[in-house]
Amino acid sequence: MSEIHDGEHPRLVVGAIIVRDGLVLAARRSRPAELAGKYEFPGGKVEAGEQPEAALVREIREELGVEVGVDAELESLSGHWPIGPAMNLRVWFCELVEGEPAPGESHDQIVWCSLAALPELDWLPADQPVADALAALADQP
Ligand SMILES: Nc1nc2c([nH]c(=O)n2[C@H]2C[C@H](O)[C@@H](COP(=O)(O)OP(=O)(O)OP(=O)(O)O)O2)c(=O)[nH]1
Repeated sequence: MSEIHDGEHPRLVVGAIIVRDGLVLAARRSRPAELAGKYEFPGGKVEAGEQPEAALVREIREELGVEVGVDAELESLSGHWPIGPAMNLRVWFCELVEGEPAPGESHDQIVWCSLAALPELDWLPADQPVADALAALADQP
């Protein structure tokens, strides 16, 4: 699917910061081998012609088997969080609307983590600054 793509360049990847009871869901990737074992914000690539928020809802349904509502975006100063030359990441706060998240084929574990502890997880490189930004929110009154 993702080999044929006619949409945004660099390719846009969307991720969900799912918050419940003050804790954030982080998902540990099970594939591909070079990314396995690293934590990420669940989500995936936006398909051509798809709105980012709609892609996020779709990906979370596919990956975790739950429905989410998409709230505010956590923006970086440049408007996105760079993954590399070919991909950019954008992330949104999300709330669970229906279902209990469980790892599917893409992940082998999900954890609920306090904002302050997020930077200590073993993130994909692009996600570390996101985790740091979220932890900074914990310091605010
Ligand atoms: N989903 C997600 N991907 C991330 C994050 N951070 C990060 O660098 N990535 C990278 C990993 C992958 O190279 C790429 C997203 O690929 P993916 O495998 O999740 O996308 P997808 O579900 O649409 O899968 P596919 O159709 O390409 O198989 O972005 C993140 O927080 N969430």
